[in-house]
This record gives sequence, structure tokens and C-alpha cells, in this order.
Amino acid sequence: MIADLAVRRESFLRCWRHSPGLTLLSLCCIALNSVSFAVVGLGLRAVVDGSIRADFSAIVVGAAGAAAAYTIDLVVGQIGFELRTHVVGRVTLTEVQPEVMRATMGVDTIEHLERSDYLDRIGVVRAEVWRVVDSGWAAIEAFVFVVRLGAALAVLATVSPLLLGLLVVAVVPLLLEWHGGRRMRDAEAAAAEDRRLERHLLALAIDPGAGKELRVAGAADRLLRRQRQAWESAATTVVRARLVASLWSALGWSIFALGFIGGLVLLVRQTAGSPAAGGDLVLAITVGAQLRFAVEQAVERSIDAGGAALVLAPYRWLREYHAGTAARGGPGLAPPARLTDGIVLDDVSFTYPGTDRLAVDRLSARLPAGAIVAVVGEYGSGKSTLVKLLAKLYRPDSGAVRVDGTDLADLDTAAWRAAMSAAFQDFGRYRTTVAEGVGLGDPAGMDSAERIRAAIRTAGAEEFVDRLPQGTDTMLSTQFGGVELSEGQWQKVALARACMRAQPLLFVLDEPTASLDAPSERAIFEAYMTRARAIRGGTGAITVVVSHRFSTVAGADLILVLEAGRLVESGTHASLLARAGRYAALYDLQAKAYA
Ligand SMILES: Nc1ncnc2c1ncn2[C@@H]1O[C@H](COP(=O)(O)OP(=O)(O)OP(=O)(O)O)[C@@H](O)[C@H]1O
Repeated sequence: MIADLAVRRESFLRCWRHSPGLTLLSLCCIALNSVSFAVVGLGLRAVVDGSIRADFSAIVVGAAGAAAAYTIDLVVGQIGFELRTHVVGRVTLTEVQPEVMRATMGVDTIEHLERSDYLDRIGVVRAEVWRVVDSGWAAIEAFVFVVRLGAALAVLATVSPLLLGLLVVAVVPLLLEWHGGRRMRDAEAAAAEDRRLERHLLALAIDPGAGKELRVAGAADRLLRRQRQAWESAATTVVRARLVASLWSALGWSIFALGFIGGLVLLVRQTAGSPAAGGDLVLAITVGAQLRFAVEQAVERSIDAGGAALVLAPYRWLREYHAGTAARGGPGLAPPARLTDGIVLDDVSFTYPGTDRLAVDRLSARLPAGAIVAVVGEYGSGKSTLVKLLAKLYRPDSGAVRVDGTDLADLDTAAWRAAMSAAFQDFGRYRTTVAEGVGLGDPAGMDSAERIRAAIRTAGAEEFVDRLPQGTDTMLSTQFGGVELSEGQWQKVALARACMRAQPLLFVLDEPTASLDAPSERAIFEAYMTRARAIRGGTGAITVVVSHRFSTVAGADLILVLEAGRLVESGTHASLLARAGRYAALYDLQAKAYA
């Protein structure tokens, strides 16, 4: 609560610093608006009283006051709203949104991108980040609307304390509408699954991949029928609830109208015969009629202010999580300029957050400087996890990864990343030009057309890139008016991206050729071997290749065989075959399958 208040205050101050003039103007509008409609009533009373007393100046002042207050009520409220929306929007887009993106991207590890509970929180913040900025305004406005309600009641009390009873009848429609609103929300929640399904089926219908299958199978009509059913089911639930909510609302309004008329009748009976009562009557009618809206605004904005807490909580979590991981990472030590000893995995264990199974289980191995190391094993044996630990995308639960004797945890994360290159199994498909998509592998070198070409050459992508309509300037993906690539071509672009750094200390290839045909895979792997041998001289670079295909990695200097997160064998291809253990059995199995 206190922490939320601090964020609200900070958000409001951001608006103030960003646009002090507009913020001040908007605040003035809110303040003026808070008293305007009570002043309309007072002005009209002055007019009526003035006409009874034949007091011309009272009539003029009253009419002018009422007219001004009425204009303010109609216009200034809207202007204040527009100004606030403008400032909130600008601060959201220029300050808070980028901060959220930085916090999401700036976390060293990727746990928050792989855990569904973290993703849910990030999703809420990203979708409703404007509410963080609006939260300060919502609190101010909620307070001002309560003051506005108080002012209206105070004015009514000057006529007769009896009229305070109008507050009760003004609350009744609100409660009934709230009840109807809750039914609507329940209905929306009940219809959410059908809506999701409906959107998903519609997206499938226009998805190029599914589109092919649906055409071949002739299943498009069937799919659209299912989509329509889902839509109708969702619509029926919501429309029914809307109808019920309207009935509750009509009932509430009727009660308010009856109570209001009752209050006026009482007032008339109390003041019957008194000529001075005309002004009071007009004031009671004007202010009383608006009372329900005053209550509604006060409640709505209070709910808004309270509802912002739903976004403020994950927003604070994201900031603290980011700050916490940054503090853990610290400024860190610089990685060595070249590896002399190598990387040692010392009794490393790791369990993914939210799971209880060890993905890497007490693994110890030495990856000598300059070595080409292959990591092999069956599905789910922990190969990619090992690679992520080397890239510092996760930290071991126990044990340590040592780089030339220094714990990887003590190395500066950004500097370590700058000293390595990686192509991952689930590589990114950047919808950019080829040159950008490759160059982003090393932002420092992405302006060099030569380096981009060299990376493309190393990845074996030169031939297909040269055939593209604008070569390296070709836009990728038809979504942006460019060309669509095959799976294998996308993978070659990702590989080229990983080749942008000329002298990395660690070069990681996690299943870099899974989408490629066997000859392409072989050619690329050989190119990598050549490259790995070339770069190891300069920096003692270690190349780690993860692969399912044992034949591809037979030329590696060291092969690590994983099973259920454990290292079960290690050695060269020849030594492992001679050992006739797990590696030999799997190699044999694959050789027979390919034969
Ligand atoms: N993000 C994650 N969250 C939870 N568990 C995970 C996550 N990623 C992997 N795992 C689990 O960790 C274990 C090791 O997975 P990993 O991806 O390292 O295996 P792998 O050998 O690379 O498999 P593959 O050859 O299929 O890529 C598996 O049991 C997997 O289900």
C-alpha cells in the first residue's frame, strides 16, 4: 500500500516534470470542475431569489455565475480529461514503456521469459502500462470527486438537512448498477475461453502454415463453423448478462427518480406558502438531479485508483526483479582477453524454477582452451540447459562454471556476453533486412558491410543471399513486403548472425543445423570446424556444438555424452567408440538408421 503510494506519487511527478504547464492546467480543470455543479445550483437560486425580491444585480450575478459554472461543468471537465490523457499517454510512451522494456530485456537471465507466472505479470504490465502513469491522477481525481460530492451535499444541507437523504437514493442505482456490472464481468469471464478459441480459430484460418493444411484437407468450412459456434456461445452469454444489467440499471434509476420526487414534495410541503422558497427549490432540483452522477464519478474514479493496484503490484515486482538481478550481477570482473586454461564445470547442478527435476545433475567437465567440444545426448538430456549455463542465461543452483579459474558468476555479464557468440536451437527470425538480421549479432560491427558478408560466407548463406532480389538489402518476411525464407534459410541467417564476432572466447552452436539437409549440415559443420580452428589460435576460443546427429560431431576434440542431466561419458570419437559404452551404442543405432 505504502509502496503503491510511492509509485503513484512518482508517476504523477513524472507527468509534472515532463509537461509542467499541461499538468498544472489539468489540475486547475479538475479543481474547477469539482465545485462547478454546486455553483450552478447556487447561481440559479440567486436568480430566482433575486427575481422574487426584484433585485436586478442579484439576478445578473446569479445568472452569470450559473452560466459560467455550467460551461465549466460541461467544457472544462472534458478539457481536463483530454489534457490528462495526453500527458499520461506521452509519459507512458516516452518514459515508462521504455523503462518496462529495459527492465524486461535488461535482466541478465531469462528465467522471467520462460516461467509462465513471470510472463503473466510482465504481460499485465506491458498491456496496461498506462495505468501505472494514470494511477497518481486517479488518486487525485478520486479525492477531488469526493470533495465535489461533499460540496454538493453541503449546498443541499443549506436548503434542508432532509435533502441529505437524497444521498441514499443516489447510492441505490449505483449499487444496482454495480451488481449488474459484476454479472457482466462474470459473463465476460465465462465467455473468455470461447472468445480465445474463436480468435485462435480465426487466426488459424489466415495462418499460412495452417492454411496449407486446411486447404489440402478441405477443412476450412468445418473450422469456420466451429469458429462461429464459439463466437455465438460467447455472444449469447454476454448479451444475456447485458440485458439483466440493463434491467437492474432501470430499476435503480426508477428508485432514484421516486426518491428525488419524494424529497422535493417534502420540501415543497415544508416551505408551502413561503415565496423565498422558490430559489431553494430550484437549487435542490439542480444539485439533487446531479447527485447520482457525483456519487458515480467519485466511486468510479476510486475504483480506478484502487484497480491500478492490479498493475502497480506486477510493475513494482518487475522493477525490483530487474534491480535485484542487476545488483546480483554487479559490475563484475572483466573476462580474460584470451583463454589459457579453459572453462571448467565444477559439480554443476541446475533445476528450472517451478520444477523439481534436475535438468543438470552434478556435472563436472573441463573444456580446454581452443577445443571444439560436442555435447550429445537424447532429447531432454540437458544439452541446451548446459549451453544456457555457459552463456550465463541461468545460474547454477550449486557448483560453479569457471573461466580460466574465475567463477562465471563474478564476471561482468555484459562483458562475458560481448566475448561470446551463440546460435540457439530456437533462434530468432528477425523481420529486418538480411544485413540487419545478420549484423545484429554484433552491434559494434553491424555498419561494416564487409564483416556482414564474411559472416554470411562462414554460415554458408552466401549462395541464397546472392539470389535474393536486393541481396543483403532484401527485407525478410512477406509480412513487411519482403521475401519469405525457408526454415533452413532462416537458420542460416541465424548462423551468420552468430558468426559476426571475429574473435569470441566462446562460440556456442546449439543444434545450429537441425533444419538443414544432411549435405548442408555437413558442409556447415566443416566450415565451423575450420573457423573454430582458425579462431582458437588468437583467443584460445572454445567452440561448443550441441547436436543430435552423432556423425556430424565425430571430428570434435572432446565429446560430452549427457543422459538425464548427467555426464555419462566423455572423450574423443575414437576413444568413446573403443569404450563401447553409451556413445558407441547410440552412434551405432544412428548409423544403422541412416544406412
Ligand atoms: N524453460 C524450462 N522450464 C522448465 N523446464 C525446462 C525448461 N527448458 C528445459 N526444461 C527441462 O529440462 C530438461 C533438459 O532440457 P534441455 O532443453 O536442456 O534438453 P536438451 O537435451 O537440449 O533437449 P533437446 O535435444 O530436445 O533440445 C528437460 O527435462 C526439459 O523438460
